[in-house]
Amino acid sequence: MNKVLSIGGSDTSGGGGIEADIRTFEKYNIFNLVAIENIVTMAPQTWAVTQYTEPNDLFAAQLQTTLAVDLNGIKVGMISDVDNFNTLVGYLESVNPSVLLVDPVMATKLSIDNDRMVNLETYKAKLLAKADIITPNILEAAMLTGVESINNVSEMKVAAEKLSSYGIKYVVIKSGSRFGDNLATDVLYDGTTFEIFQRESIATDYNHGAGCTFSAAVLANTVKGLPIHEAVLDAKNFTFQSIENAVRVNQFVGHVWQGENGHGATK
Ligand SMILES: Nc1ncnc2c1ncn2[C@@H]1O[C@H](COP(=O)(O)OP(=O)(O)O)[C@@H](O)[C@H]1O
Ligand SMILES: Cc1ncc(COP(=O)(O)O)c(C=O)c1O
Repeated sequence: MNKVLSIGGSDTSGGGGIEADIRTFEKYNIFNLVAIENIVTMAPQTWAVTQYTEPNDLFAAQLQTTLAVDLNGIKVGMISDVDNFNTLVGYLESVNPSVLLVDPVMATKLSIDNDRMVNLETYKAKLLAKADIITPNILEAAMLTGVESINNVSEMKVAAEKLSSYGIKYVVIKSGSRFGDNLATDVLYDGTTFEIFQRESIATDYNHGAGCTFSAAVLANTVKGLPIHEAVLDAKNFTFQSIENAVRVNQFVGHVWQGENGHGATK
């Protein structure tokens, strides 16, 4: 059975991060290990988010655990802390995974204050450049390429080219519903050719966890041997269905649902 490692944050409310990864990998029949770098919690009255970074020795011990397992791929999500980042980089250099997907989770649907994050240039040079696949949304792609904003498909393509020049094999940039044109557009660039994936944008705020679900599905498909085009297409459809099946968690938030028996909650 294929085994992957999911490294990132745990979302106590169950929507994004490691929790979305676990549900997604299970749907793809892939076994996953976890290394939790941070935990986010929410204030029950306001839903204000607090991020707790795992102590470095605990994070390192989780990564060490995985050295006893043959992994078919690694996914990296939200990393909150400089020391943990350096530990992660050392770990990736030592294991040299066959597929490394980095979802550069920096601009999420939650607002998280963080002044312990590694600076962007280091992030790009030491982590992003090692990735086989990256899956930023347009806000993250803008941050990573140093432009103010990305407003249309041609600007997505420019950003994808720039990110690809760091030596990344496959760049996937996601607009989600941010263009306000009723289309959710993803651009895939393989260093030579662009492919555009579009579906209608579902009118909902209940899409927390969509990005993690999408990137976990891309990794799952790649590990199973699908060519990148099919891996992305299937992941997009899987995520679309998970958004359609979203679960209302409370008055503040609704999360995507990867399981059967859709709930179909929208706000
Ligand atoms: N409202 C929506 N309707 C349809 N597809 C969506 C919607 N929001 C996001 N997606 C799709 O879900 C996937 C994850 O994108 P997105 O939510 O933008 O990522 P992130 O969580 O990193 O911001 C992409 O394939 C994107 O196009
Ligand atoms: C720990 C963690 N990682 C990643 C994410 C990103 O979630 P999304 O898939 O909505 O971008 C979140 C958002 O809730 C999170 O809490």
